[in-house]
Amino acid sequence: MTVIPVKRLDSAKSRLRGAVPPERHPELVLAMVRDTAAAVLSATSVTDLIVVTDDPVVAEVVRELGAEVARDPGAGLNAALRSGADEVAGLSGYRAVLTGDLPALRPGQLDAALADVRERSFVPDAAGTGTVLLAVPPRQPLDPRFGPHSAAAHRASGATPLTGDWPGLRQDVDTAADLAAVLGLGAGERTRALLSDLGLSRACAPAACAG
Ligand SMILES: Nc1nc2c(ncn2[C@@H]2O[C@H](COP(=O)(O)OP(=O)(O)OP(=O)(O)O)[C@@H](O)[C@H]2O)c(=O)[nH]1
Ligand SMILES: C=C(OP(=O)(O)O)C(=O)O
Repeated sequence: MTVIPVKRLDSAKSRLRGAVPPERHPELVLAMVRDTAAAVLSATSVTDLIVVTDDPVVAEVVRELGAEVARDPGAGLNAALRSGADEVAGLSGYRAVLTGDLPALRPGQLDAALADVRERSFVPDAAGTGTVLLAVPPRQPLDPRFGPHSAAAHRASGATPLTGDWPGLRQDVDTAADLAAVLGLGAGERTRALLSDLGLSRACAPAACAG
């Protein structure tokens, strides 16, 4: 079982604000969520996806893709993840949680990372400081430590870092510079279409992306 948490579109990805015109910001966040969810659902090793969100637009879009939607308990990211992975999915199987900002994710890279999970494990983000994926074997609570410096927090909590060659999985999008990086890697269909519509479809310097 796989879980993606998504904040309400009006408050999500605040550090990315300014990368596209303000009125298109929610659309960009939604496009990245859609590309992430579509790649997850295309992975051979993924049977089910739960999206934890209170946003009705996100809920509708991911349901259309085939995901289940779970209520956000409203107590922050780690509470949303515990709820999705330990309560809604339940402890009986393997569970993996991913952030919803991975528009360059390739299904094969997710399959390869999940194949390496033998114990509670995490995949650090491209910068090495954050986390893009945390996975646990059956009967183990998720015990998520997402947030600032979460790679160090997950390591300190006993989780094993998985550091394969999975550039699309590891490239989360927090800033305009990250958006340039996913364009370089090859963003998913929706993110690419939106950026193309804005004249930002080619890999560009962060300043050009932001401008
Ligand atoms: N359901 C849920 N998802 C969350 C919550 N906080 C963050 N997320 C999601 O968790 C993932 C990773 O979060 P961040 O990269 O910190 O995203 P963010 O909080 O939207 O970004 P900033 O505003 O720039 O800090 C994204 O998919 C977010 O939408 C929350 O309270 N509830
Ligand atoms: C919540 C996280 O995302 P970021 O730090 O990329 O915002 C995290 O890496 O734990």
